[in-house]
Amino acid sequence: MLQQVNGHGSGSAAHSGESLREDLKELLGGEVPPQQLNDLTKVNPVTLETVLRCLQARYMADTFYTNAGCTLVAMNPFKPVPQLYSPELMREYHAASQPQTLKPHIFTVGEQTYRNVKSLIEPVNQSVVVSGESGAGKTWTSRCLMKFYAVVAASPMSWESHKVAERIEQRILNSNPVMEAFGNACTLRNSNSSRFGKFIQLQLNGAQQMTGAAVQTYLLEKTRVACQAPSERNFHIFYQIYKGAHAEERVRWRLPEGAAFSWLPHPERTLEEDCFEVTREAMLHLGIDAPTQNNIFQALAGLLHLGNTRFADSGNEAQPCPLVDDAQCSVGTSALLLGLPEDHLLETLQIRTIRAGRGQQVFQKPCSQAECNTRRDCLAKLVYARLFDWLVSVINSSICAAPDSWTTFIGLLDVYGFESFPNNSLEQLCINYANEKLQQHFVAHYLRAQQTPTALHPQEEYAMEGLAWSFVSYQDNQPCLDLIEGSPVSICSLINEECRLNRPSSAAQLQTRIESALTGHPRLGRDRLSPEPSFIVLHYAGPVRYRTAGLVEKNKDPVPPELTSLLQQSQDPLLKVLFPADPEDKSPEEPSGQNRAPVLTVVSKFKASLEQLLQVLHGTTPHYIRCIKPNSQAQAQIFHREEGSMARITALW
Ligand SMILES: Nc1ncnc2c1ncn2[C@@H]1O[C@H](COP(=O)(O)OP(=O)(O)OP(=O)(O)O)[C@@H](O)[C@H]1O
Repeated sequence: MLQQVNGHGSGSAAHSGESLREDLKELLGGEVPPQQLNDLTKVNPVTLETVLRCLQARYMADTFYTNAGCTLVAMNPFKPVPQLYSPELMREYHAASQPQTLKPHIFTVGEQTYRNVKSLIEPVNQSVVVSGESGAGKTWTSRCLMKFYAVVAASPMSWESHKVAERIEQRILNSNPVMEAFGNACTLRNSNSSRFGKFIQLQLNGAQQMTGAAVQTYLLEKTRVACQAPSERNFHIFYQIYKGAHAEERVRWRLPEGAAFSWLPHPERTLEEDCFEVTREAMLHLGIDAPTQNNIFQALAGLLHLGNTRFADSGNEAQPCPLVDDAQCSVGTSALLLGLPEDHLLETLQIRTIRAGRGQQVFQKPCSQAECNTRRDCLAKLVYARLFDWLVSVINSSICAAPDSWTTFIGLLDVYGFESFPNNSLEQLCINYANEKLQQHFVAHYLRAQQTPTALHPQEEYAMEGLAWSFVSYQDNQPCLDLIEGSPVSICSLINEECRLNRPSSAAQLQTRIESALTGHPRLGRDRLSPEPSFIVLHYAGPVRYRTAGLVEKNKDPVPPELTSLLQQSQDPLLKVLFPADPEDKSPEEPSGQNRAPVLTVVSKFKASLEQLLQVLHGTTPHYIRCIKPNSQAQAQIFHREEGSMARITALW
């Protein structure tokens, strides 16, 4: 692997920069200095090497945005560049007669979409698809675009009415810190990584003022509540309450200074995202009052104590597993904070209810130590996922406009980027499946655009781009999508079938089934050296090895009905809302009988939400922003051109 920092292995930065510019001048035929080359399609000749060099030169010159045909490439500066996002600059792009003639910027995309919604070009609705790997800057970009629209599409509310009802744009911006506190976490790749996908629809009226917004979220990584990978953290909000609670709140939420929680790893690390006050303030602006906030934080503290509840092996399967020494206190505190009777909570974790026979007779069976821990984790995930969904619905009711008050929208899609870890499971399969879908959408749009000239992209320009970009093969990724989601047999259908059969699933068996049912598929591979059952999918962005162990269980995402009914008996006002007692309110993932297969699997639900999203995107004019992470250390002024990043960059077009 070529290890090059700023394109040079040694030498001073000044010298490196100079020789890089010289190299580039030569490559470009001594014409345009690379910093001034605003469009990668103008690099001559267009090769991966020249494109990377051009991006590198621009990055070193603090030029972070570059056009690439119909895509805007955004390189993460990894340092504050306030002048690049100032309201003055926003207004400059907004006022420009031809914003696309200004330097490439996300504001060009912002302004283009804003102008398009009032144009007569169909479809009027616009969407901006922001993509890139974890830490590349997607959330930052989406946030900046929202600020841009908040400035240029402000509703004409008077200062007086502003005092009464906070401006809608401000409320929309306030949704960011709240969603990030509850949905983001520090991972190995990014200290503020979004652990969910987000599509925000900014709603505009006939006068092009922003009258409201609606947020749709996708697949929150709820497993993080109860299980954090080494060196990673739980969701930010847990650290915020742990570090930021006032003395009196610490007493109320049973969070004494220095208390240790197993679900709160690395509390000593302080991040800028740990700012509790910002979250509280934003929640208040969204209409979540102080008592409700107290209920939320109290329930979260209850989950932290639940995480300290550990079981020992009973040594006798007829006996419930006892708690380890100091866990009795944790169960008691957790029960208190969640408004549950302590003995009921403990019993629900220790004892399983089984319905069997014709008359659906009820039996009780003590759970094994592992089952007790699984039930504990499941309870936490259930509470957190419901809380997150409830918050999204509260945010939506605070920012959503009445249907007759808006006519068009601009959608911002910030989805998790393509992921490949040493261990990949169902989460990565879903994420990479979403990326395959979006890539297909992008390629289809690009090809369509080549055939359809518009004012902004005359046909000759596209034709030239097509020529210039011929080094990048616009791979049709339909075969890969067929492998993942196709009918009648695909990876998803086989995993779903295992769930339906509701038999003990073995990882090796699933691997064999996938291999035999999909044998010879061009996008399916096998790692013969893998120490565990797995399969490889050859994605457009690279091969990913998925472990089969745990896939079926995660896809079922079973929730023992006893856990739901326990939570329905909570005396806590918030849990009463999250788990209404009405028996008809059962969600589809909760089977009414112990042995009944779930109605909808995780994969089926994800597929359905993805299809809905694509339908929305198909009804809009799409714009693409590809975020690039110039180095994996999150350092400013370093551009790594090693193979990995080259591969990622080629995958981007
Ligand atoms: N334009 C920018 N200017 C300054 N810093 C930036 C910019 N874009 C990104 N960053 C920095 O990079 C970090 C990672 O960016 P961001 O969280 O937006 O990545 P992401 O692509 O959304 O990652 P994930 O997929 O993990 O959520 C930010 O926390 C910020 O510190």
